[in-house]
Amino acid sequence: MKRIGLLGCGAIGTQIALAIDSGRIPGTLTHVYDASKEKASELVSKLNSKPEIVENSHLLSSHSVNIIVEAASQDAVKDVGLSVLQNKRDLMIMSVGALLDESIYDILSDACDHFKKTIYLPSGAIAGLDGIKSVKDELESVSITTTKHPRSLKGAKFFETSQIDLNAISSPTKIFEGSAKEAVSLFPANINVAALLSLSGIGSEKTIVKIIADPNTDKNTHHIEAAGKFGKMDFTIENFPDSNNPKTSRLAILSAIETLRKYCSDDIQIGT
Ligand SMILES: NC(=O)C1=CN([C@@H]2O[C@H](COP(=O)(O)OP(=O)(O)OC[C@H]3O[C@@H](n4cnc5c(N)ncnc54)[C@H](O)[C@@H]3O)[C@@H](O)[C@H]2O)C=CC1
Ligand SMILES: O=C([O-])CC(=O)C(=O)O
Repeated sequence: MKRIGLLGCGAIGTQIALAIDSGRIPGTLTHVYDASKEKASELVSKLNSKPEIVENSHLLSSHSVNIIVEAASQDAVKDVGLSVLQNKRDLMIMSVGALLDESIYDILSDACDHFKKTIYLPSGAIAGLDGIKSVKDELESVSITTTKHPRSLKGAKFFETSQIDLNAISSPTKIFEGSAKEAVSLFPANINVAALLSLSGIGSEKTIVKIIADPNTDKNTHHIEAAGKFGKMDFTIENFPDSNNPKTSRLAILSAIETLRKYCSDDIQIGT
């Protein structure tokens, strides 16, 4: 059985751990870490099979595990990504926005090659990346319009310099339009999906992101449009937010669980 280390015990990390504990993911959760000790202890208290809580994130991959699952933050990826691969562990990343920093991407990609290890990026809160990857060389334009309730956007770095007051928004309002590269740095906990789309398609400078704050919605909606020599693609994903973290969609959690289930299973692989 594959041995798993978990970095981040919040909304996604907790559901992954419960899926391992219930047998839905056929692996063993051996070690966990969260910058908040309380979060780590709270998670462990919910599990029948108790993993060890390690003292810092670097210790996770020094133990005998096959994969480290990151469900923490872009900073966590930048901090430990390389050491995980150097310790010859695979890595699954949810805070994909970290990879739009080219130096981080290049370091991690070279390390995968050098240490013969793999980084897994689940499709997260969107669908359609199989199609986007297949038509990559024929793509001319890609955009994603993300609509969330203002409470799901609170705390983003964008608001440190913007005059927009989320509490004053009373109808659907476009608060941002720009490249995926800018979006991921200004909304690090909201738009990792734009990083996934960029890495699968035409890159983070050319992928256009619009963010809409809608006080009347109870969903996190991602509308993706792609066009090129192959034809056109158009996907709308209407996600219910997670009950513990309204920034994060239920689909992001289920996609992480499915990616890890596949990693831990010898099975028929479906899809591109
Ligand atoms: N790829 C995708 O489609 C999606 C990605 N995400 C990203 O996945 C990550 C996890 O999401 P959630 O579980 O919903 O967040 P959360 O906020 O519920 O949990 C994150 C946990 O990680 C911990 N943490 C943060 N930085 C850390 C660090 N440097 N070292 C150790 N622990 C750290 C926090 O204390 C917290 O307990 C976030 O970065 C989020 O933006 C979220 C939704 C979709
Ligand atoms: O869960 C979502 O809908 C999207 C999200 O937070 C992200 O991409 O970071």
